[in-house]
Amino acid sequence: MAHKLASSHPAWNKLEQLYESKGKQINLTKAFNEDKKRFSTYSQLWKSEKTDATILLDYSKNLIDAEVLEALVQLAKEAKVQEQVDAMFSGEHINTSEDRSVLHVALRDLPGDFSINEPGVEEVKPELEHMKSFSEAVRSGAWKGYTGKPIKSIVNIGIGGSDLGPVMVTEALKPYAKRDLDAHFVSNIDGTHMAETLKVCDPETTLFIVASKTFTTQETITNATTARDWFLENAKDKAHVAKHFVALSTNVKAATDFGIAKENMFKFWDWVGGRYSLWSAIGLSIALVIGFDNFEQLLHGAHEMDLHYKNAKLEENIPVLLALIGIW
Ligand SMILES: O=P(O)(O)OC[C@H]1O[C@@H](O)[C@H](O)[C@@H](O)[C@@H]1O
Repeated sequence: MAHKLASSHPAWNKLEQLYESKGKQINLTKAFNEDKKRFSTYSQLWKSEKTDATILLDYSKNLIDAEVLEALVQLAKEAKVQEQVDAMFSGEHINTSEDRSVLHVALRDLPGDFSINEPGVEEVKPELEHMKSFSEAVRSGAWKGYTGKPIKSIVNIGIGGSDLGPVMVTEALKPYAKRDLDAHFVSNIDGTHMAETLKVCDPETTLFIVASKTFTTQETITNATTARDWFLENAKDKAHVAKHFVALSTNVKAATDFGIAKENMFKFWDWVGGRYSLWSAIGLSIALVIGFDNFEQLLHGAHEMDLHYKNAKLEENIPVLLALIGIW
């Protein structure tokens, strides 16, 4: 599907005119005083159909009015947003720069609502099973380090999408965390980040998670090599690496060359963009910290929002409204 600049659509001109004629003078205090229903008009309560979760989207405090909102929705229509959404869910290559599908929604479609036909989608559930058995073994203490002790610290080594999503979710969901399992995230190429982390880790009880979609990212491979050298200085025998290093990657060959055992690899697919990868094997650190059952709940919640995004009309579509207001 050909992409056009948003500014090439007639609604863009309309929005520019609206901004000049009144948009830049919209005053919120005045708007609320003049319209007692402003909050209810420009807010939406989303309710889960599966749980008692709700999300209140309050966009009444943005500098918009009915005419601006109408023009924004018109822009979405002219840009064929709904058609693009459908194209994404059907596996079309909407990532035109890499000529790939964009199917992070398949990672959380556990009920199979979207019938996505793309190689790899059928591997999502077996990979989740692998994450479940591994994370439960580590959390319960059944997974032992090379001297027979249970794991006390995990160190996720990754950068960009292979770091930020898990960092954000483990912070946000801290109340669900297993408190006797320390989680560290090392992303910085500055050696201090890894050195300071290793100072508080014990090689006998530390698990390193090398998270890299490509497994060629310089920062990550450098940090992973530092971690492996540190580990081997203590453990001596390379055979022990299998108990302390796992890889999350689409590049099985490079992870094997690094020395990671096949059974310690958690894979995902090239249709998972870096910035959306926390829902894939990249989320292993999340499952370790909050438990696999909670990780699965996270996937279910995101899937419900995917259903809303796919099915709600543009005027009531929470992600679409947020994106449009972002443009304004
Ligand atoms: O997961 P990888 O392949 O190591 O890549 C890490 C990051 O590398 C960056 O260069 C990319 O801009 C990010 O999108 C990506 O998440």
